[in-house]
Amino acid sequence: MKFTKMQGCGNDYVYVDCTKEVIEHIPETAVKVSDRHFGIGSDGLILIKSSETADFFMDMYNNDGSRGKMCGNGIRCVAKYVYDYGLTNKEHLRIETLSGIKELDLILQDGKVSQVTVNMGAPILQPSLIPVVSDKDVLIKEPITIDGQRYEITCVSMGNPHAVVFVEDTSSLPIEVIGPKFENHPIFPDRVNTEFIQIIDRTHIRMRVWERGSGETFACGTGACASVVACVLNGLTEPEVTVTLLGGDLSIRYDQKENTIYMTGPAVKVYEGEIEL
Ligand SMILES: N[C@@H](CCC[C@H](N)C(=O)O)C(=O)O
Repeated sequence: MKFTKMQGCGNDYVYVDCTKEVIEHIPETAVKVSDRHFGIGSDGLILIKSSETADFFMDMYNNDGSRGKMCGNGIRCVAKYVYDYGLTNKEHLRIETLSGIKELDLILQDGKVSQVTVNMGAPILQPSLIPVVSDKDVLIKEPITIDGQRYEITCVSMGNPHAVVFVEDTSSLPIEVIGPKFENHPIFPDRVNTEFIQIIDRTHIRMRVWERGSGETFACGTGACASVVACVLNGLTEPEVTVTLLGGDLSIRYDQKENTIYMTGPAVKVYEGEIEL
């Protein structure tokens, strides 16, 4: 199987052009290629397919083989892939995902894609649609007990489920211990991605993330968008924020009039190769 390894803020995936390659047993392949000792090493697998309703279809899998509905860092890399490999010459792209069609604009440097802006759509706050079990209309600063300790979560879907937790300091967080407990808490029937947010000032936040199906990653694009929505709902930041992640910065703008979130960030090719499956 021919592949390209790419990363956006250190959130790395193996990308395969499925307009040319056929992959069987996709969840098993995702687990195999993602292994950092016996495989290529990545947070998961992203398949680029043709689409009947958009320019391309992004099909993403976490490193445990589970399928994700949307991936913010991944979709920027898909845009770079299809442009740089000559699958399209469009600088404005429409990419279909399991959570709908996203519109993207490429930012070019020396003829290659360096940054991409994505219209990430509207945040979803209704608990049943996130999904999170609750009889409330929205979950803002909702108490939850993890390992006997009380936290407060603000729940947002960006096409995939997120719980946002505000903390004093992200660097001292026992994320390996508490991350899986949030992920598998019974109030989240489909598990959850959890963002831990430290407010630096009203236009700058620091974030660490525990992703459902992949563990701690260096960045999560949908998570950064969900976190800025949570910051605004809690009155903690302006709607335009720089999110500093372990692997770099994302610029997030929550346009409240349009009820739409725009994400701008890097997309980088690491290398390409071939693997025997
Ligand atoms: N890293 C991604 C999100 C990937 C999917 C997520 N783990 C899920 O299962 O919902 C991003 O950049 O958004």
